[in-house]
Amino acid sequence: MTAESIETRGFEAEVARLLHLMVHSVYSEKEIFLRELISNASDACDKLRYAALTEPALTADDPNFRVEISLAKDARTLTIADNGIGMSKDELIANLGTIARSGTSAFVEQLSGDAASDVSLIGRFGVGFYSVFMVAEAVEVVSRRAGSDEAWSWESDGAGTYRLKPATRAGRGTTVTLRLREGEDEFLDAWRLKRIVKTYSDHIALPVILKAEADEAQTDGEQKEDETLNSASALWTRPKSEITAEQYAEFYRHAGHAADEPWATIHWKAEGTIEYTGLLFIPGTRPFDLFDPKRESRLKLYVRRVFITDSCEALLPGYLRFVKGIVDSADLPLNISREMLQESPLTAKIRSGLVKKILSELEKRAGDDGFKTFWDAFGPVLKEGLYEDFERREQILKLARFKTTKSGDETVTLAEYAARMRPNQTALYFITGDAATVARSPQLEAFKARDIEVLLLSDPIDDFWTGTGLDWEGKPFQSVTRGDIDLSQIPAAEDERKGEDAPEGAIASLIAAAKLALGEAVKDVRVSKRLTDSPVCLVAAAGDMDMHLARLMRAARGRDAAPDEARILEINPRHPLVKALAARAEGDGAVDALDDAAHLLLDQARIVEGEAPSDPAAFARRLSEVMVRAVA
Ligand SMILES: Nc1ncnc2c1ncn2[C@@H]1O[C@H](COP(=O)(O)OP(=O)(O)OP(=O)(O)O)[C@@H](O)[C@H]1O
Repeated sequence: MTAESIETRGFEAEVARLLHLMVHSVYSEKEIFLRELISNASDACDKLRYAALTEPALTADDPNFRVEISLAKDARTLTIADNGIGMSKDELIANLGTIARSGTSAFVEQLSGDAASDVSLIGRFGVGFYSVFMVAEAVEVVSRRAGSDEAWSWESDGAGTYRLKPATRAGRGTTVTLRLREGEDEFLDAWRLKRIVKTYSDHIALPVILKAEADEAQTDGEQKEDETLNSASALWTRPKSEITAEQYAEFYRHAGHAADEPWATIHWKAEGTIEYTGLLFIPGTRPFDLFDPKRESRLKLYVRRVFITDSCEALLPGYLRFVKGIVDSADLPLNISREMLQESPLTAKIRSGLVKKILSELEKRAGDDGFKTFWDAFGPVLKEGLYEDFERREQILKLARFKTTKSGDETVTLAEYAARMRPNQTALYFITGDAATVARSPQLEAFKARDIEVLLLSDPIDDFWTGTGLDWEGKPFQSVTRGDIDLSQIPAAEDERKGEDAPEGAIASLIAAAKLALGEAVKDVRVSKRLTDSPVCLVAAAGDMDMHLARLMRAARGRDAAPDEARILEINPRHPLVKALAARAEGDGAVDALDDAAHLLLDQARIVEGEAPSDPAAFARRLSEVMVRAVA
């Protein structure tokens, strides 16, 4: 081979950072590199099996998929070979030189430079192929794409660059050869390898074979014959009673590209009008891409054990996209295209079966202590179903948990909330806003005074589903920051009368002066039934968009998404400031004298609401002037 035919390329910067961590890693479970390689080999075989459905020639010469592991102690190499789909030169560059997976980018984004905390991330994310550099000082990947005669070699020591050159390979597939570092001899021990494969890869549906050692001078303990190390049958086809929790968990990590433990495992066979097997998992922790705008589910679809796709959106609704696992259908035709799948009535039936099963599993576990773990991680996504899935919204509402003005750090169900409703309470009251501050909103004051519990909603989706007319046992949801609220039928729990109201006439004058001063900046100025302690607050008119939702929309899509609408300024006639201003409002020249005060009240209400003053410079000037007068 000429020197020209060797091409040296640099890793993408993010890969280089990742590799640096791998090379210097002190991660205790280094053996996971083998799981990653076998997992990749198995995925490559799945892909080819699918491609061969339409192009049988691709596998005709070698129809038995397998993964082979071999050792060469003298050379200190460990080799993992598969006869899967293989990679072309371009694919080698794209897959093993850049960060192709969003999971890996999220991992790299979290790297802090602190070795100890960075290493702990390996366990949380799983880093795929690049984990080989935890144990190998050099790695060579030789790959030949199915259907091609060309093979390519990719080679690197993990330090900044890799080399590509033409190679030869007897058939299709990929061979990964690791030259192990000093001190990593355990991975040259056949017994140790067998244990690792059993632990992590038993569920792999094709045989993982340890090859007999080629070494002439065999001694006891060495591999004398080829040996299949795993059960080599699809895990989901085995009886539940024969599958251990650990095997389920390993399968979850493989199929779900996950690194944690599943929170729930649901394995069942649907029989009747349609037949399929589901093995689904609810993850134990929230994945980094849960709120990815694509809202894709990566459920793997098999047809009679042949992998078809992991991107069939029609299989699960977006609000269940956190569910991982596989579905194996007995009824879908093998040669179905991915496009036809999306449209197929069978897919729709399977989807409805999956949704039913998942929700009923959640119902079963709703009383468990661990439900909080689930809800904290996935509640905000499941609630999207309240907005999207009319048929199931009541079922989902029963599962939902809420923080309230009385729940402290706990959460409550709506049944619990309803049981604590005050006499004559006709609606379920809620406020949406930022989790850290919403509980302090002035609009809640009258509710607190009357001991009325209010749901504190701080997930973005809450602003949407609450506007869909959903009710709870005939009682509507009502925003405390919108429209008129009449609490007069509900007795005050504590003495609401902290002092007397300002005289009605004076209040009327103040309101008239404020309206004049503020003009178009407000929709109305009126006496508040919401406030007990604060002087003012803003509320949205009955038909207008809730203020929090408007803010969210502007943050997400820019100012034009929700124009800065005028709001209603409510004033508290019992507040000392309001009383003093009301007294002033009756005197001569009140309108001019109250101009600054009216603007300051409005800006104050805006700030408490989480908005900026509409004219920050004018706000600062007025505030300074008022302070000068107070100090002078
Ligand atoms: N043995 C192989 N045969 C064919 N392609 C492979 C093989 N190993 C890796 N690849 C390709 O390289 C890509 C990157 O592999 P890597 O292990 O880093 O991530 P992954 O397998 O996509 O994700 P995960 O680590 O979550 O399993 C794979 O998606 C695949 O396209």
